[in-house]
Amino acid sequence: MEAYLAELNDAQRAPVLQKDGAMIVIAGAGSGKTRVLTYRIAYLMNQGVDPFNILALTFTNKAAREMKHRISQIVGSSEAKNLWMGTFHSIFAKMLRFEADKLGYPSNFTIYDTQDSQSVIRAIIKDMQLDKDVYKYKQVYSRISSYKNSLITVKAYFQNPELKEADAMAKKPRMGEIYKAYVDRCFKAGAMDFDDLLLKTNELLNRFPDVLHKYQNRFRYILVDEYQDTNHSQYLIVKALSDKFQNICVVGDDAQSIYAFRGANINNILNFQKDYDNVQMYRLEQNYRSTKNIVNAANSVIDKNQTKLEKVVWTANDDGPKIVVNRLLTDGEEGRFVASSIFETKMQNQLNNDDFAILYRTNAQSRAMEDALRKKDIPYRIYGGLSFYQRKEIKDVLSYLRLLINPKDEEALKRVINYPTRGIGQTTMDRLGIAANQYGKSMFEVIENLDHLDLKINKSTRTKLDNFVNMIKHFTILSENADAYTVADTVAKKTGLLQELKKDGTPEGIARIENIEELLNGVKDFVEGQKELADASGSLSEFLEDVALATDMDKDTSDDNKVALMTIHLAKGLEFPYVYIVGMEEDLFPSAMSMNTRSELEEERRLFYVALTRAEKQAYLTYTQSRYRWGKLVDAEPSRFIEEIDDQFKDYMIPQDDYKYKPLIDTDIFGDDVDKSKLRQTKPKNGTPPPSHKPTEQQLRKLRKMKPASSEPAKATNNIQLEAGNEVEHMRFGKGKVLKIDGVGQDKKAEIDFENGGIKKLLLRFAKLKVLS
Ligand SMILES: Nc1ncnc2c1ncn2[C@@H]1O[C@H](COP(=O)(O)OP(=O)(O)OP(=O)(O)O)[C@@H](O)[C@H]1O
Ligand SMILES: [Mg+2]
Repeated sequence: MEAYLAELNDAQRAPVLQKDGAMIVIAGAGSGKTRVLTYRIAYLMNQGVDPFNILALTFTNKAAREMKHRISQIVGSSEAKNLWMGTFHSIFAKMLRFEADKLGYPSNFTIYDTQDSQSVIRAIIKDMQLDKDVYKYKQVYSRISSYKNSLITVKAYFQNPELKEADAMAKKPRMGEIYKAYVDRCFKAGAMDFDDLLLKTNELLNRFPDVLHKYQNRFRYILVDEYQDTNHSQYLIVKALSDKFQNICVVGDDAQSIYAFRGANINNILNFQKDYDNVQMYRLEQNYRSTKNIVNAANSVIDKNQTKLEKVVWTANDDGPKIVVNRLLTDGEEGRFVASSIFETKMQNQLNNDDFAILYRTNAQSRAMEDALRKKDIPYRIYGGLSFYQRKEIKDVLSYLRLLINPKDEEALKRVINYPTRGIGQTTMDRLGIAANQYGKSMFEVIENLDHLDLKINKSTRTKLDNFVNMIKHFTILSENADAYTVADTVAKKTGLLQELKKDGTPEGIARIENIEELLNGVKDFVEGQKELADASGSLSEFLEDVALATDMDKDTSDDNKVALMTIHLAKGLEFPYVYIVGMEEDLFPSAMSMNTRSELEEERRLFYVALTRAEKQAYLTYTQSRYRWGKLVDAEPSRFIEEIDDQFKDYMIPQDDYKYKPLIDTDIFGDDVDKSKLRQTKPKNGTPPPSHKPTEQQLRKLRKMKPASSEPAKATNNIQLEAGNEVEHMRFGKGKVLKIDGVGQDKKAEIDFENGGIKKLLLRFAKLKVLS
C-alpha cells in the first residue's frame, strides 16, 4: 500500500479506493471529508488517470490551492498543475472563455462584481423613474440573482404569470422589466455577472450537445466538496457533466448546510442516491479535529434539529476543556474580554496569532473586536469585508484594465472616463448613453464614431473624448504583446492616476498610492506564477479573471500570522485551535430575521454547529447584556443555543445560577460596575418608544464609575496561590471560604462558600478575588 493511504482510517480509505462509479460521503464535521477528496485525487492519478480528466469543485479557491498543494506532495507538482480545481465560478468562467462565442459573448467578456451589477440596477431604476424606496437596488439585485440560480431566464419569467404575480404582490410589478433591462445591458457591455457564470454554463451545456460531449469526455472524474451547499444551477451542471461516465464523488454534511438563503438546496445531498445508478454511500464517524468536549457539545446542539440525517460523530482526542460561556456588559467589554483572553492564552501556551479565530453572525460585529485587538497590539485580519480589489483606487486601475480588454464594458468606462478629470461631464455622458441605447451600440463605439453621428457635443469635448479613446486603444495594442505587469504599470503611470493621488498629498492619498503599488506587485507575482503553468501565459485577461473571482478569503496568507475575524458563513471548512463565537444573543444569533419558521431556525442551528466545530482545542461563547441594534442600546438575552449545549460540556464563567439573574448593580469580569436599571430604560415598555439617542461615551463612563466603594481593586486570581481553607473576598459575593480547587492551568476552578452568595464555582483565571488569609 502506498504510504499516503496509511494516513487514512479504514472508513476514509474505502471511498478513496473505489475508483469508478457514483459515490457520496456523508459525515459530520471534522471527519476527513475534504481529506478523502484530496487523497482520492492523488490515488486516481497514481492509478494512471490523466489529471486533465479530473475536475474538483471546492467551496473556496483557497481550499482548492491547499488540496493541490497536498496532492503535489504525493504525486509531484508537475502533474498536479494540470488538475482543474477551484470554485464553481472560477472553473466555469474558464470554460465559458473558450466557448463564449457560441453564446454571443466576446471571449474577453468582463465579469461584473456585485458592485458593478448593483450600479447597473441603480441606473435602470433611475432611468425607468421608479421609486427607489420601493425598488431598493440591493433587493432587486438579490431577486434577479435568485431567478438566475433557479434558471429562470427573462423569457421564462415572462412565460410564468405566477412569478409576475408574486412580484406584484411584493409591490414590485415592474421587476420583470428591470430584469430584462439588466440582462440586456450586461449583454451589450459584454459582461457576465457572478450568477451568469453558472446560468450561461447551463445554457451552453443544454443548447450545444457537442460542447456537452466534449466536457463530459474531458471530465471523466468529478469531485465536489461541500455538496450540501450547491444550488440548483450548480447541481444541474454537475449532473450534466457527470451523466456519461457517472464517476462522481460528492462529500458533504447535511448538518452544515447554511446557504439556503442564497438558494442552496439541501435536497441535492438527500436525493443524490436517486440521481445516479448504483450509488455507494459512505459514512465517516471519527472526528480528528476537535476535543471530546467540543464534539459532544456540537452533537448535543444539532440533535435539536428535526430535519437531519442520523449520524454518529465521535473522537478519540482528549476531553479538553469545556466550552467557556461568558457574559459581558456591552460589545466593547466583549471585545476587551476576547482580546485579553487571546493574549493570555497565547502567552501561557506559546501560541501564534493565527491559532485564534473570532467568528460572528454579522459583519457589523467586527468593529468592537477590532478596536480591542488594536488596543492590545494583536495583529488581526478581517476576511470577507470589502476585498482589496474593491477599494476605490484599485477599482479605478482595474477599470482601465478592464476597458482596454473589453471596450464595451460600460461600468468600467463610466468609472474612468472622467477620472482623473478630463472635462467630460455628466451631460455629455447622458447624451452618449441615450445614443448608445438608440443605436444598440456600446458607449465606447458611439464615442469612436462621433464624427458620423449627429450628437449635441461641442468640439472641445469631442477632442477630449477622442483623446480618451486613443489612449485606451494604445493600451490595448500594448496588451497584445506585453505581459499583465507591463500593461498595469503603464496604465497607472500614463493615465495620470498616480499623479492625481500624489498631488492630493493627504495620508489617505499616500495610502492609496501604496495600495496601487501593492496591486502592481500582485500583478508581477501573478505573471511569474502563470508563466510556470502549461496553459497560461500571464496575460492581462488571465489576471483580470483571477481578480474578478478572488474573494478576500482567497488571498494567500500562509505567512500571515494574524488572528482571523470572519462571519461563520465564511468559516465553513476551516479549522482553528481556539475559536471565539461572539454575540451569542437572541435576535442576533439566531438572527431575528430567521425565526419565522422552523426551517429557518434549523438553518441558524446548523450555522451554530458549523461555528462550534471549527474549534480544535477550545471554544468560547460570549454574549452581552445590552447591545446597540439599529442605533439603540437594547437589552440582549442569551442565545437559546447556549442553553442547548448539554450542561456537562460547558462552563459558565459567571456562576450558572446567576445566569439569568440581573441585579441592579452588576459586576462584569473587569470589575466595572454599571447601574443596569439605567441601561434598561432603553427597552420599550408598554408601547412607549425607547429613547432613540445613544448614550454618549461620557455617560457610559459615568455609569461605570458608580461602583460600590471598595478599598482596592481586586486582581484576577490566576497567579495567586489559592488552596482549600483560604478566606477570600469577591466584589459581588462578599467574603467566602475556599472549599476545593479543581483543574489545572486555564481550567483551574475554586469552589467557594460565600457568605452572601452560597457555594459558587469560579474560574480562577477570571474571577477577581482578594485573598484575605
Ligand atoms: N485519518 C486521519 N488521521 C489524522 N488526521 C486526520 C485524519 N483524517 C482527517 N484528519 C484531520 O482532521 C481534520 C479535519 O479533516 P477535514 O477537514 O478533512 O474534515 P471535514 O470532514 O472536511 O470537515 P468539515 O466538515 O469541517 O469540512 C484535518 O485537520 C485533517 O487533516
Ligand atoms: Mg471539509
